[in-house]
Amino acid sequence: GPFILNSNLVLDSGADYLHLDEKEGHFVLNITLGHAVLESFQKQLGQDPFFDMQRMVSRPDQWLKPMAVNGMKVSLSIKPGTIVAYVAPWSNRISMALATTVEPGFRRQKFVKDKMPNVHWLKTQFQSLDTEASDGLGTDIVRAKMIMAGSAIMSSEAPRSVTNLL
Ligand SMILES: O=C(CO)[C@H](O)[C@H](O)COP(=O)(O)O
Repeated sequence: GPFILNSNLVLDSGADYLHLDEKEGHFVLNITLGHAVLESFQKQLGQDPFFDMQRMVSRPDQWLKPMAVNGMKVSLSIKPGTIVAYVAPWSNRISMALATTVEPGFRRQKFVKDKMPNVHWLKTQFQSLDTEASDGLGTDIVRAKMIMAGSAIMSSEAPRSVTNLL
């Protein structure tokens, strides 16, 4: 699905879901938007397509309760420097695992291809989990079940075709 901050055209590009980055300037240097904005988007747009919110924040635990109240599912995301096996103890408490293919923080980074084995590992170890790959993707074909791509879709002249290809 396309990264939502890219454009208000994402809903027309054939996305299965909308990805939203939360950054509070501490865990990563950048700042975007937070929980309240997510809730207001949800009120406006309803459940379909669903939101996939990636919290790049220092205390993600403080959002677990509000998320549960709103019926959201919890997932885990690992960045390139983290050993992918750290996800294992959590695997029966999460619904999706995301392996990022750039260091979290900024847009338009180059896709780090050698991090794709993380996605493969998650997918083969935990077959009941959804796996997501994200960040810096061109139209490289990746084998995750969910693919988050921002600039690759929205800076294309044909966002719908790129979305279909991914
Ligand atoms: O927060 C990010 C990386 O942590 C990026 O903003 C997000 O992943 C979108 O990147 P791109 O537009 O290059 O696909």
